[in-house]
Amino acid sequence: MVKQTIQIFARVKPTVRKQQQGIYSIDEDEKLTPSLEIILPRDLADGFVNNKRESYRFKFQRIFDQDAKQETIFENIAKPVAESVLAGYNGTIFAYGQTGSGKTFTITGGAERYSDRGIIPRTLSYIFEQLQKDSSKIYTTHISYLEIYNECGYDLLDPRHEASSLEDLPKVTVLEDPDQNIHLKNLSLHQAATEEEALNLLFLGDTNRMIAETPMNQASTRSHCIFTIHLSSKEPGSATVRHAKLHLVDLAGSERVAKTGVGGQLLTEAKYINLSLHYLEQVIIALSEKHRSHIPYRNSMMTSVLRDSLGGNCMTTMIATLSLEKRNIDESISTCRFAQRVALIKNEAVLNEEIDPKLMIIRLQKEIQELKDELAIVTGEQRTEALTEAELLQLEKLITSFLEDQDPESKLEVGTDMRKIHHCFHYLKKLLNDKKIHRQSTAPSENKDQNCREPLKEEEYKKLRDILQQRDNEINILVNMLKKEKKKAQDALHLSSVDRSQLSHGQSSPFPPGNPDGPKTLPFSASTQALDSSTSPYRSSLLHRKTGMREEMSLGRQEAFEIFKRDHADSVTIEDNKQILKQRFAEAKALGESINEARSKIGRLKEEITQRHVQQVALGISENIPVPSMPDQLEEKLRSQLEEEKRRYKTMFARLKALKVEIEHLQLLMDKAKVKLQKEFEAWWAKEATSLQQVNSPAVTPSNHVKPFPQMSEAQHERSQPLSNKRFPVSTPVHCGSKNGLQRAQLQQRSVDCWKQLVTWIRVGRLCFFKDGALDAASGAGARLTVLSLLWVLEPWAARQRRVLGVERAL
Ligand SMILES: Nc1ncnc2c1ncn2[C@@H]1O[C@H](COP(=O)(O)OP(=O)(O)OP(=O)(O)O)[C@@H](O)[C@H]1O
Repeated sequence: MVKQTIQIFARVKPTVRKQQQGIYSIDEDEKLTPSLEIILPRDLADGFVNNKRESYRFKFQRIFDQDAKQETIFENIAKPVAESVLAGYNGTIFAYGQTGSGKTFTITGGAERYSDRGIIPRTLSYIFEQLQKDSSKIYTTHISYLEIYNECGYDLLDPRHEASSLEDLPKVTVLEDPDQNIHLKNLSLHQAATEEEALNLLFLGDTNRMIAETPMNQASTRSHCIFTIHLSSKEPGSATVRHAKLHLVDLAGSERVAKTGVGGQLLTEAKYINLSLHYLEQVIIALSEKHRSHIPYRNSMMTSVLRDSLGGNCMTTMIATLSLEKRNIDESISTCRFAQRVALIKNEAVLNEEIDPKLMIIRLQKEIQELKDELAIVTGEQRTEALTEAELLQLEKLITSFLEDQDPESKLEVGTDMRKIHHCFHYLKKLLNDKKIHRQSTAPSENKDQNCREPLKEEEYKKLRDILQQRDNEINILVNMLKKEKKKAQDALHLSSVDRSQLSHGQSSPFPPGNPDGPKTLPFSASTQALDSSTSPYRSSLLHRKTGMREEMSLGRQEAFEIFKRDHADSVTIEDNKQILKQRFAEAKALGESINEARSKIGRLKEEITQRHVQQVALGISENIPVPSMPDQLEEKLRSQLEEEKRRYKTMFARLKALKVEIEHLQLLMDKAKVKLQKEFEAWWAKEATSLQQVNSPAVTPSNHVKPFPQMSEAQHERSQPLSNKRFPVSTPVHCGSKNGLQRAQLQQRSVDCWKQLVTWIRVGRLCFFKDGALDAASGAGARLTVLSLLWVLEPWAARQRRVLGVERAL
């Protein structure tokens, strides 16, 4: 058992403006327990009526300042926890802090750069690397991903998610067994045999979460997410299995209700916006107080799920994420205070071991066989040798005394030895027959005496028959048990193999599995063509499912999407990542070729060495001289070349492996960005279509109705305005919301004219001509956008018209 208090770390998010410095300081001098001092700016401190303190000091295990890299966070915080999970202990890492303080960045990572990978992907990478290295145990890894929103649990990996929205799926519920163990109903567990499979699950969960998010449900801020890695390990042949769970938790933003700003309630404890966090605090307070017997875990789903992590069987770590800007000072102090309480909680982690159910079945089967053997011995089934004279004599004495016993309840006790029972029967039969013969030859006066003995014998027979029946039943029960256990074992084996094959189905990596220890495998030869596709079939099919609307897009919508994409704030990141990905692919391709070359060279060198050896032996035989025991100079040279080539091969292989991970991660980031883009486009499109339709209805005055693309960065927006003034002479007033009434009226008139024209064209089935003609005649993107605006306005109407006029084919 390992007793440990919850470890607390602080991470300060980089501030946008550097002048924020001076609000806090980190004292690293106190080597063992560094402290963070938050200094209240004078204007804030003056606002206090009751509290004149101007600075607050908090102790943490370690404090990571603004420049801390994700790598450092992983090495110092997550790696030790991952190591204890690998050793068989439960672990939890949770990030706590106000909205925007960097919880998701720390736990999952940033969506832009590979180096921004957070704790989850890095931990997965580390765990799978360790599992590969350790051949002394058999490991099984499963993943689950739970979201708690408004006290309801959702399975982010529910396969039915594709067909229905998260809210429509069965809710995850907490069940508690008599030993107070928590079980989560409706939370699916997915086996992940490789890092890639696990990352795909993370990606799937994140995408499902993003898709489910609506403006009304800002899930990422208000929900808690628990990504859990379930690890089982067992030594080959051993019946003991170790189970460990690692929860990686991204909590909701910890804002409080009564944030009234300067003065007033500033820095006083107030209720959380999120009820679950309120209950979490209640649990933390109860645990940090000595002599509290009742801990209110059951009050909320989150505290129930994290019960073991808080004061239970777990190595737990908290990361307090801080956004130390002036406006956030009260929230930052609350976060630190919360952390100080958490640090008082003591956990007791134990190794979670149990007997493997499969081995248990084998053991039971063995036991049943032993029992059956024993039973057979007891019942005499397997005894073939005859009873000895002495045994027979003793048995006959027993029968005689039994027969002579006047007590009707008396029993003939011969045990369960079938030989003895059979002998009793024979003996009694003989007696009976003898008696019959005797009766026939003697006086009828004896009849009376015989009659009173008859029922006694019947009873004995019955009893012996019962005993036999009882034994038969016992044997049957045992045989049935054995059959059932056998069937269960077979079913379990079958299930696990189906499970594995289903999970591995459809998931392919652009890299074939390679063996870095030897050049036997072809590390890259088959991968070249796979490198050309940017996503694995698994991810791309998922992407299609998630963004399926794309394929059904009309031409106008597709064009709008292209423009939307081009002007989106994320487009730069996507483009950057695309370039990096291209570079990495090119590097991987080149590396793959070099590896193949090295492999061939190694083969050639080996062949040359063997040939040289054969030559030496042949020379020795032909010239009758002994074969030298040491290799000659040439062979020596060849050998050192071989060693050098092997080293080169290994280095390149290691680099290729690292590249593989990086490429996969970049692909995931890009896929995620694509889903996000598509989702935002759909929302924007729907909004614009509605507002533009309103514009065209005479009751509504059109003004400012087409908003700029929502994700356009400020800088991009600023840049785009003067440009659009130049490039979009007609559509400018629409897009920039000019107040120029004349221009607007002209535009309206023009729109109406175009609309009328379009209606005519649609009627004669020549919309294609309109599109092509307009695009050909118009110069540049400005005109294109004008046409697009019209198409967006008219699209819903045009769709109806197309149906009515049956001009689908022409379009
Ligand atoms: N250490 C950091 N370095 C660089 N960028 C960061 C860092 N921490 C956070 N960010 C950036 O700040 C923004 C907000 O961070 P993040 O989404 O992680 O906050 P959060 O605490 O999870 O918020 P929420 O409660 O809404 O989920 C993101 O754009 C993120 O990339």
